[in-house]
Amino acid sequence: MPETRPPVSRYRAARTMLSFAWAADRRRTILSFGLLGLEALAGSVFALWLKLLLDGQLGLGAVGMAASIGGVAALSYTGSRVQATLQDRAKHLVQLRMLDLMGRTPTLEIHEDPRHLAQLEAFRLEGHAFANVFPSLIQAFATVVRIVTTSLLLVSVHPLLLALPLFGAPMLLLSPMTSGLFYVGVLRASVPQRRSEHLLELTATPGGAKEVRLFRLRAELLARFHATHREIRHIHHSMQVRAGLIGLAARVLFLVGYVAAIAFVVDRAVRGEATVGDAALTAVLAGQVLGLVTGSAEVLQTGLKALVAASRWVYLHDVFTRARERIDPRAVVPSRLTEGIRFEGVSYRYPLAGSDALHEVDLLLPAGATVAVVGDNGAGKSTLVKLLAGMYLPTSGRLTVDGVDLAEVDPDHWRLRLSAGFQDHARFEFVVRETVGIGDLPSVDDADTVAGALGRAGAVDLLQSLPDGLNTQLGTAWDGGVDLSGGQWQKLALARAMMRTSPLLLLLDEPTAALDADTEHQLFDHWTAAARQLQQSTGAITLLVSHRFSTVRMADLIVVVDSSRVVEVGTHAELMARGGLYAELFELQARSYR
Ligand SMILES: Nc1ncnc2c1ncn2[C@@H]1O[C@H](COP(=O)(O)OP(=O)(O)OP(=O)(O)O)[C@@H](O)[C@H]1O
Repeated sequence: MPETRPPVSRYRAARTMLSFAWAADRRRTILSFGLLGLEALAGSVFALWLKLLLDGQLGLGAVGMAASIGGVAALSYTGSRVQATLQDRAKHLVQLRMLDLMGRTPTLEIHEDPRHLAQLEAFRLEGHAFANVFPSLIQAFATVVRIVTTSLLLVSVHPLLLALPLFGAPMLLLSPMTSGLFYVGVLRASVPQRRSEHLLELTATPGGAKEVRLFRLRAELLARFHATHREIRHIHHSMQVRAGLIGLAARVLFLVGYVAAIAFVVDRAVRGEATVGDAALTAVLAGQVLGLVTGSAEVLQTGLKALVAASRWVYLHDVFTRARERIDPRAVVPSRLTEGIRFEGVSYRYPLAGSDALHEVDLLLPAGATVAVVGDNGAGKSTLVKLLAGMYLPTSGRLTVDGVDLAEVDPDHWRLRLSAGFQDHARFEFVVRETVGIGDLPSVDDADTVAGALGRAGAVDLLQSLPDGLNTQLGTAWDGGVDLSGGQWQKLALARAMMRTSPLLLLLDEPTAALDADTEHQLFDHWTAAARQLQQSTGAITLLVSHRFSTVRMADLIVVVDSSRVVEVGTHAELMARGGLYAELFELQARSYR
């Protein structure tokens, strides 16, 4: 199951865990160690002052006790404040590193492989365990200090009393088993848990909320939600009962040792071999041993959780490293295209899929061409576009740019040379200037460039209709923010793709699907003209995926994809003359408009 601990060595996980925690805040980490050590020391000798008081050494006992109480209070207050800050810093670091790793991972593999996704999701939920590594290590250190001082004091009463901690050992040894049961519970409940989140999401998102009302699904969703939660509760309850029974048995065993230790010292006191102070000291220390054992079990469990989180991190990091392994610093994309982009026997299969999404594609996209890709839903068009954008590496075969293997080119460098607009674009809820300008970060503050990109995306009217023009905040969740229609959002995404004025490759994967056919036609007409101008200088290629044949027919080259294969390639005239799939699809669409 993907949610279990990923297969990475514990040594690497432990090293990662420590380096993460150490990097969060070194100064406070050292300070915490010191404060907790002192606090543990001050707390442990408390029983000694009590014994001195009971044995008649009133002065020393009273001063010592006052110092212990005052010391523990001051140290624990300061220590907890330092630790709270330390935890905040560690959480921040975890989020920062995660954002950085996700952003730097060159392909979409992490986001689309269910095995990676499960680890990513679990890390997102459990990553905070990292934040507890140092506090719990510090706690472990303080526990060791307490164990040493408590043991010394027990020996001072009678060496046999050292057997008392042994009665607590099962409690400690069984704690990984009880936390293991907790993990099994989480694992079993993860499916209904995801279902309940999906149900909530359905009612919370605008699209879902609309259909819930339209189809009167409220009662049905509520019933499913209740049933799901009953299932989750049942799973957790049965695990809790089992863990509870194990914990209870271990505690009963300790209780036996506790009663025996006190009976032993009371008996010695009755016989005059020990003082009343010794009996009181033993009672207090025996209580402390219980606290120490349960404290150690908690520390152990926190450590194990952090180790699992660290294993997930190492796993994800390995995915990232593997994705960059093929990069060859000598493989550089030329500044202008002369031959073009070539698919050489390229196949791509999605992780865990049973068949190829693209199968053995041989194709040349000539330098300077405008290319249209057509085909039925699910044929493989978007996969082809994402391979060109370097979002996936071919499962077999090569994609070359003027002879340079794209798999060896640093994706960051390749992406500087391309621009793209997608149908499933992101909705960046920034001010309009930024939402569009981030298509070319160095120009994000250049209002003229942004306005130019909006012009090339046919979005001048949209800009004029916005209350604050380029400074309009987008998204109603923000103060003064406005929402846009689906088509308007798409125009902004398109404008983002237009920010780079001379990319080597402009990829447009149905970026105009939400716009009317006329607008799409005009835009493509305009881009084709612009591409022809660039043809001489950079040999740039413009590739458009579209279902509208009125637009497609304008392209220099049309690529027809059917059931994962490229089945026809040519100009509109050539493909019509051939009378194959393209001609058939074209006729079908033309007939429906007549
Ligand atoms: N992330 C994914 N994981 C697994 N399979 C996928 C994934 N994305 C697409 N597929 C599958 O790959 C095949 C090709 O999908 P692709 O999105 O390339 O088709 P398309 O031609 O762009 O379709 P459409 O016109 O509907 O956008 C389909 O069978 C689809 O189910």
